[in-house]
Amino acid sequence: MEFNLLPGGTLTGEARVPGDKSISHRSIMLGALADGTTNISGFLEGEDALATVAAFRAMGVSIEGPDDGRVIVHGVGVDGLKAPQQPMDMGNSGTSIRLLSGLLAGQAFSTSLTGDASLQGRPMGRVIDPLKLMGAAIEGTNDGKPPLHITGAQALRGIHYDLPMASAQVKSCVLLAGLYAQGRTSVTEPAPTRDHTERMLRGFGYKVDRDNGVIGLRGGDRLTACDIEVPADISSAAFFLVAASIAPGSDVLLTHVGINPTRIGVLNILSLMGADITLRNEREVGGEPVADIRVKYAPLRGIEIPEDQVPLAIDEFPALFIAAACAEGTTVLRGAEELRVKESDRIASMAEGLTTLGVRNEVLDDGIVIQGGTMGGGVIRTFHDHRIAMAFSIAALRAEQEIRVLDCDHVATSFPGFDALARGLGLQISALAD
Ligand SMILES: O=C(O)C1=C[C@@H](OP(=O)(O)O)[C@@H](O)[C@H](O)C1
Ligand SMILES: C=C(OP(=O)(O)O)C(=O)O
Repeated sequence: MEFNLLPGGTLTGEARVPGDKSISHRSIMLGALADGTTNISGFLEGEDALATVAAFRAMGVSIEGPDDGRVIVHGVGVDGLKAPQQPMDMGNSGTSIRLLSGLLAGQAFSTSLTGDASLQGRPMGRVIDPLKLMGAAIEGTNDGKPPLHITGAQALRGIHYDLPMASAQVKSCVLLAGLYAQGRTSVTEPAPTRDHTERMLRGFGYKVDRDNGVIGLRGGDRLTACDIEVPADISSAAFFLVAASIAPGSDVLLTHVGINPTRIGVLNILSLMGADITLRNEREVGGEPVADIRVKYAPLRGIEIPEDQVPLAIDEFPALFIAAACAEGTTVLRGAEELRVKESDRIASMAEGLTTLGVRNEVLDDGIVIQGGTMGGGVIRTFHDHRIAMAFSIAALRAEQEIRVLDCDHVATSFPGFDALARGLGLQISALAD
């Protein structure tokens, strides 16, 4: 499928984007390991979260739905998973393979985890290393890449691990293995990353402490089922936060969006650029803060993005690069080398597309410099990366000619129905079979 976009337009109206991907994954994982039944609402029916559902079904967990965002997980307890009959395919999902590798390292049975071409190119040494220190038997293929092979029935021991990079996936992997380890498992992060695992473990009655930046738990306790309401994904909302900010006359209300402080880098960065964003109706659902976000058009200016915001906005940079392309002046991003190991090398993928549209940019090892100005049109390659596809779709609002975005099937990994929702708000987008 490809997207065809006519230039120009204004975004208006109200929308609720699909459920948070990070929270959806974790709701299945912890629901499966809990004692009792977990009722989930607002679940993301995207391919990544569905890969996690399929994995737990393959390990004997009965899961009803998803049906209009509702999922019922019949927990089997921490010791109740069964050996899957075959290797488990995590599709495009880094979160699934990295969190599951921790959880599976502590099982009595052996497993293999694989994924699509993009996932098979992503580094897994970052989870293999700490898991081996805990006593796990886990091997990658081709230089620490998937498929991963995990030999079960290993006695895991708790460790303290200083994360070498700011990664919620690695943190979560180690903590989930820690559920099965003897004694205490703890981590320190070089910078705070999304804390959904810690929050949700507590929601399931599991004690997780945090002291002076050290996050820890003791193995051997049990989880108790609870109900989870998944907020709308701020990473999906980000495309409309930028879209409304760059398209003159726009005024959009995005409802029920998760505004966990470890996820709001996009709000902070856009505000520094001069965006007109206001939060309303702030409340807490199931241990996660949410709000309705109103965003209106405002002229943006280029900034040096504060490095402490990078982990808090890590998935939002493709959208933010489009904001930078429409801003007056220069935007500089540094300290974002992690962007190079996502579904694609997001610095290189975005730089290529920006250049196609005539936006001046300079690629750095750990970031990019983008010169704001006018945008032409053209044909954009997405490198099978959902966020690249959506970023260049919203760019059309300020482009002077048509934009064709190739290879958009992967949008369904995180944002099924993106084109219809965007069209409803005013983006002139059509999806064509390729
Ligand atoms: O833990 C999670 O749910 C995620 C963590 C981030 O990855 P890293 O841990 O690799 O930064 C993020 O990019 C990904 O989309 C989801
Ligand atoms: C990086 C992402 O996801 P994952 O690592 O789970 O594939 C993303 O959704 O932008």
